[in-house]
Amino acid sequence: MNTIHIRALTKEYGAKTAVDKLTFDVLPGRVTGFLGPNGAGKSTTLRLLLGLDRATSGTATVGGHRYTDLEQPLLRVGALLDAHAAHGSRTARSHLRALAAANRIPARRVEEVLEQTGIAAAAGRRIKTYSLGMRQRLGIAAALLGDPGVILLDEPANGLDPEGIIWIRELMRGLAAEGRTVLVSSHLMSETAAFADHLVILGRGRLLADTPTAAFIEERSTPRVRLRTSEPGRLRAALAEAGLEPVEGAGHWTVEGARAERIGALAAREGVPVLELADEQVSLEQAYLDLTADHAEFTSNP
Ligand SMILES: Nc1ncnc2c1ncn2[C@@H]1O[C@H](COP(=O)(O)OP(=O)(O)OP(=O)(O)O)[C@@H](O)[C@H]1O
Repeated sequence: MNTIHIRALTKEYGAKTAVDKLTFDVLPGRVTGFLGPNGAGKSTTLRLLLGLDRATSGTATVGGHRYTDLEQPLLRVGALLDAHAAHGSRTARSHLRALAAANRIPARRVEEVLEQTGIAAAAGRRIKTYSLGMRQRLGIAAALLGDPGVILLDEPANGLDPEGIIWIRELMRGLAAEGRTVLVSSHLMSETAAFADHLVILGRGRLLADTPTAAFIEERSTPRVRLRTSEPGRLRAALAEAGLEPVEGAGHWTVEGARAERIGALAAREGVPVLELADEQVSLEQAYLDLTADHAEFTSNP
């Protein structure tokens, strides 16, 4: 009931195709990172899903229903699209109370989400005095107000300090662990790697990848091991016999073309002490850049 279905979704703005026959599902119980270069169509997809714009063709539904057909949409889908959407002359509390009243949400939820997002102490202040990070927290509070099963967040870490970034990461993981569907767009790759179980990646309005995060990184990593030993001479000889050539780096060695299991077994057989041994993977950022290199609408010349 909380699965998002995007089917052949297309949005044209005049001659520009912002979203091009997109098809994918977003499943409950995990955090899905929604990635793509600037202009790839992420915000457009979210806007179409929320009924803020009309699709040229195709459908975007939650639990089989269009957002605009949901009886109490805020109780089903919570979204943070634009942290500046709230009226600046209101206080955070009055903003959330108005939202709750309009959607038949009990007023006690206002205090709960103010606590949950860490802005309870500032709830009586006018929103125009809020920092960007506090506005983000308020936007997230509004998204959580109806205790929805589906949560859509567009760049939620925007403006958050390091402590806030850890908080939002834990919040999203917690929401997914409760069985909710969490779809989060971001340009911060190391952050996305830390919170997303699954990735949906767009390029120029088209689907480039729909994959578990670990598999995406694994598939783009060539086997490589990082190690440290107190007896480099003996280990080098043993590796050479196995046809492997370690390369010396700053305080460690790197061996291309092998995994930690093999090197560990080899070192154990030779009785060489190993002080550090780990498989090295490409970062999500590198894997993402490799995938999207040809699909960026705006690129700078090196
Ligand atoms: N209202 C509009 N009118 C005309 N073109 C639009 C409109 N909204 C979006 N576009 C175009 O559609 C494309 C997709 O934009 P969109 O904002 O969905 O991308 P995005 O992936 O969210 O990018 P970003 O990461 O920069 O937020 C872009 O080329 C954009 O210029």
